[in-house]
Amino acid sequence: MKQIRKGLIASCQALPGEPLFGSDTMAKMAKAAEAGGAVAIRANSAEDVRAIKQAVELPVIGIVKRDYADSEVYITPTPREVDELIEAGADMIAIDATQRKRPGEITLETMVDYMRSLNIPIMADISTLQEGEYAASLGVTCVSTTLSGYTPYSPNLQGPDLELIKEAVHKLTIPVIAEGRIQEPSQVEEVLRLGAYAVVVGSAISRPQLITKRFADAARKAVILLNGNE
Ligand SMILES: CC(=O)N[C@H](C=O)[C@@H](O)[C@H](O)[C@H](O)COP(=O)(O)O
Repeated sequence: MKQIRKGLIASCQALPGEPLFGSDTMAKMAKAAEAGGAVAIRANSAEDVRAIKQAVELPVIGIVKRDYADSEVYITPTPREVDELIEAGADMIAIDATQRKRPGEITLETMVDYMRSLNIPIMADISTLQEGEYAASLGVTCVSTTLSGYTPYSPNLQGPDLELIKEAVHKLTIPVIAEGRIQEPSQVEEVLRLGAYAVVVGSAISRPQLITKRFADAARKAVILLNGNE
């Protein structure tokens, strides 16, 4: 935790079907993020974590996104994914810390107990303050606002959930990481000013198709405006 304090964590993820999918590419992306000053990397899948650990000196926060038929929870839903990430060398593991139903009989409580018994630091991905309070009471290491906007009962915002960050910083005694839809350096400054312990930026750094889209959309908008002025 000391290593990531007040720093930028680069989330380097590409799912199957995305142009940059593949561990070699994600390892290069992580190297670029390290060169740019990131203090840690957040990565998806044991393969990517392994490749990134070899490529950079930085701590790696691992997740496994996996769909199960009987659950909406897809970020590290079960102990199986925890085992894969530990084997791959993850320094911390992020899990869905909502109270939604997990696969089979697994609960958030059994996940946290299992991970604590293995002494692996836990980042609890939350979508509401109440989830943060509950996760903290179970003994997680930190919370991250990852899931705000991605559960049916959390607000759907364009940018980061500043309200959640502010409230969580105020109410919790464990570190609060700001994550989700942070697009601009000024937003990094803003969430740190609100008391975030560290900041995770993903798409704005490591999804070039989305980065390109912002610029291409701006070009299209400009053309429409200019034509209108003719
Ligand atoms: C909701 C969900 O599944 N979030 C994932 C969690 O790891 C990633 O797809 C995001 O890229 C990451 O949270 C960073 O957020 P943003 O890409 O907005 O900077």
